[in-house]
Amino acid sequence: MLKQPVFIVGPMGVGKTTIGKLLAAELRLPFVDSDRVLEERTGADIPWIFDVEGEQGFRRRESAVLADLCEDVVQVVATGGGIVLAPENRQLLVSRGIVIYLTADTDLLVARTSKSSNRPLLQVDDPRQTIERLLRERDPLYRDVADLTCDTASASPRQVAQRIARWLEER
Ligand SMILES: Nc1ncnc2c1ncn2[C@@H]1O[C@H](COP(=O)(O)OP(=O)(O)OP(=O)(O)O)[C@@H](O)[C@H]1O
Ligand SMILES: O=C(O)C1=C[C@@H](O)[C@@H](O)[C@H](O)C1
Ligand SMILES: [Mg+2]
Repeated sequence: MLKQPVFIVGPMGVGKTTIGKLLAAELRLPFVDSDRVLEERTGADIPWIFDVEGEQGFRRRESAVLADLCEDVVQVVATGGGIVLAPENRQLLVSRGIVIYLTADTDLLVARTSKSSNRPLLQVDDPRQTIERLLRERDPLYRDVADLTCDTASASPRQVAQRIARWLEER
């Protein structure tokens, strides 16, 4: 039986929210998305927070939300793509939960993020270049905190969720 929260980390568009919801259903646990919790608490959406408070303001709010989500509730948490940037966040993830890193190649991430405009960091002329840069910078950080790395390229969200659930049950 799980005694800690399960944190899903990875780049924008990799499927943290989609797969996290399915995983929570598999495990019969609650599901939360740290980006949604942050928006609800602030009473504003992420693009607005980036506009008004800058990325720095957003990161401060994100760390506060993560600290609360590390309290003792056993649940599945889809995190924001940049959650691993702050060392204190990485420390919390590692010490308080089980961390799953979802991966996909750049082409897939470009395709999966192309449909919505709610990701301020990708509102640029060349989102592909930004996705490549963020992956380069963040992949070592995601790997640093991960207990399990799971590729999402060649399986449906449900198959990925089932694979993670099996791994959690066997560990
Ligand atoms: N394994 C998969 N195969 C195909 N499509 C997928 C897969 N996982 C997710 N998708 C699709 O990719 C898109 C992005 O997924 P999702 O919003 O869950 O990503 P995210 O990691 O939560 O992104 P963000 O960090 O921006 O919140 C969605 O349209 C989803 O249906
Ligand atoms: O990768 C990132 O830095 C972000 C990812 C999203 O989940 C949001 O947390 C926000 O758009 C920033
Ligand atoms: Mg998401």
